[in-house]
Formats: sequence, structure tokens, C-alpha cells
Amino acid sequence: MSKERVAIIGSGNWGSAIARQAGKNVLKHGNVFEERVPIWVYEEEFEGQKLTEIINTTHINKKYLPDVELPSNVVAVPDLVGAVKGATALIFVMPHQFFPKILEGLKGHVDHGIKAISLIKGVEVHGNDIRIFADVIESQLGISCSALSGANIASEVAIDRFSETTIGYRKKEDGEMWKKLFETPSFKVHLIDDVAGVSLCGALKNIVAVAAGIVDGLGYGNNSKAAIMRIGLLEMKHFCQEFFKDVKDGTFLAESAGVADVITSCMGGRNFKVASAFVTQKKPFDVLEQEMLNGQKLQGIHTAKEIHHFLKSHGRLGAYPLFDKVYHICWDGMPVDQLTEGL
Ligand SMILES: NC(=O)C1=CN([C@@H]2O[C@H](COP(=O)(O)OP(=O)(O)OC[C@H]3O[C@@H](n4cnc5c(N)ncnc54)[C@H](O)[C@@H]3O)[C@@H](O)[C@H]2O)C=CC1
Ligand SMILES: O=C(CO)COP(=O)(O)O
Repeated sequence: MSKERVAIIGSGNWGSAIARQAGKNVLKHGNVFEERVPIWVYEEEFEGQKLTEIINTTHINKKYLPDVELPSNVVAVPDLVGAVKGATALIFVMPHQFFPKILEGLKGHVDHGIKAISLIKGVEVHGNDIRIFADVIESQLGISCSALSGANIASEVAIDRFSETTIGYRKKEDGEMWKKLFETPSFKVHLIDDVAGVSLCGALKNIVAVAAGIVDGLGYGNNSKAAIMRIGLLEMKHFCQEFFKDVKDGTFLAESAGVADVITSCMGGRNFKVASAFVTQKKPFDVLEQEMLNGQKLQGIHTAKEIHHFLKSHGRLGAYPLFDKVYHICWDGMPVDQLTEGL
């Protein structure tokens, strides 16, 4: 059997951390995977040098994951089509706002019948239609797509702090292949047959994390934060089961992608931190994103807007008061202390 040729599309904070996992595991499972792992890098200058050159000479993504060495078989490629040429196992890991343009660039350049996995935490909304990225990838590129999501703050995974993640697979054998590529003794992968549940949890928890950041910024303490997590998890579950069939109950309560990701994101994720600063520093989100994240991107405020438009088009805003409040606070000038009113 010919070996899988892995390519990674996206090289931010999580993209780089996961490249480290994959780069090591292709060497460990040399009977399954080709050694070279190209990673597409959105080219930019960092400290006067091209980021791809920095990565390929120092084996460190100094902008997005400083201080962590990547295996030397992970090779930065600035050309998207060149990065995926010949690949049989594609990893999608970019901030969701950049996905549509990248997808356009890939059309006609990936072979049918290959496999993909989406690590993107977000959804695509057009009017009253919502889709997870695994479905968009499948329908637009004609390839089978799994999803990986979990309580996975990238900087912790990148230094081998014990973590778990969940892979939702379409075909069990695909799930097993992805598990081989990502799992290490400190990064445990659990496989489930729920691509939609895994993907939606990853997207929706980012709205909940913004809410947790707001109560943190307000100085409300741990009871309030726990209440936000509980209410948020219930809205996530309700939303998934209302708009997606076959999402499994267990994904919310028994999986890293569900409750565990809500907890970690509401304690220390970027959405949480920036939302807390939004309250204490009273600056707009885009300014804080630039000041605090050094090029990394927020997902939660955009997902809040997308979900708001989707729910509005279905006349269902009233059923999701937490999601709705986060939208109004982020985009509509609602005072932050109104977050918990009426919850
Ligand atoms: N960072 C984390 O701890 C985790 C992130 N995720 C998810 O993984 C996905 C990717 O996140 P990160 O790798 O952390 O990205 P990031 O937040 O570090 O974003 C920076 C990336 O965006 C790219 N970029 C900037 N402008 C661009 C443009 N105009 N076009 C295309 N790309 C552009 C940069 O080159 C860089 O690769 C997101 O959906 C995120 O929610 C999931 C688990 C953990
Ligand atoms: O998804 C994450 C942890 O699982 C990271 O969340 P943030 O994007 O809020 O940092």
C-alpha cells in the first residue's frame, strides 16, 4: 500500500502546534506516512525576514509559536497549490474567516478520493443556511473530511502538557489514520462517529468563552463563570440538536470537544482573555486583538455574529439568550453588565 502524504494548510498558533505532533508521528509511523510534511504558510515578513525562511532555517515559527521547535521534516511552503501537490491527507487549520479564500485557491488542485480533517473552530453561514467546514470541504473538493476538536490550548499541547482531543470520523479507518498522525503519550485522541457534533462544539464554545471573559472583566467571580459555562453548554447542545440531525448527546458531556473545551476556553483561551480586556480596557475588539495577540485571530466574536444572523433568519433568537447577548455586546453597543440579565 502506498504511504499517506500529509500536508497542513495553516501555520498559526494551533497549526504550528499540530505540525509538531504530525511531524513527529510520521517519523514514528514510517510504514504509514511519508516523511516530509509540507505546511502552507501565509507569507509575511517577521523581523525583516520571510516567515517561511525563518521556519525552514530555525525550525521555529517565531511569530505564531515562538520557543517551540518543529521537527525538521515539517517544511514551510508559501505557495498553497505547491503545498498540497500530491497530498493524500490534508489538514485544514486556519482561522475560519480566511477559509473561503483558501478553499477557492484549492479548487481543481486536490485529487478526488483523498482524505481531509478540519481543525477549524467555526461555521459557515449564508442567510438561513449553516454548514460545518467538514461538509463544505467535502462538497466543494469532493473529499471525505473528518473533524478534530478538543480542550487544546495550543501553547500547552506544544510543550506536551497532558491533553485530550476528539476526532469525529466519517469512516472508522480514516479516524484510525488521523489518530496515528496526532496522538502522543501526552495528547490522547478519542474517536467518535459524530463529525457535526465535534465541529459545532468547537465553533460554539468560542461564543461561550467570550461571555466568560465578559463576566471575568466585570469581576463577577467563579460562580458567575460556572453559570455561563453551564448555560453556554446547554445552548450549544440545544442549537446542535435543533439544526443538525444525528448529533450525539455524549459529544457534549463525555468528550474533550464538549464540556472540556468549554472549561479550558472559559478559563484561559484567547477569546476569554480579549473579552475580559474589552470590559476592563474599554477598547474595541479589533484594537485589542492587534495589541494582545500578535497576529493571532479571534474566532468567537465572528461566530457570535454569524450565529446571530442564522438564528434571526429562523426566528429563533429568543431560544438562545446567551448567544444573543454576546452578539449585542460585541457588535451592537449593548452595555456589558446586561450580559446576565434575563438568563
Ligand atoms: N490557538 C489555539 O489554541 C487553538 C486554535 N484552534 C482553532 O484552529 C484554527 C486556527 O487557529 P490558529 O492556528 O491558532 O491561528 P491563529 O489565531 O494563530 O491565526 C494566525 C494565522 O492566520 C494567518 N493569516 C493571517 N492573515 C491571513 C490572511 N489574510 N489569509 C490567510 N491566512 C492569514 C496567519 O498566517 C497565521 O497562520 C482556528 O479555527 C482556531 O479556533 C483550535 C484549538 C486550539
Ligand atoms: O480552542 C481553543 C482551546 O481548545 C483555543 O481557544 P481560543 O481561540 O479562545 O484561544
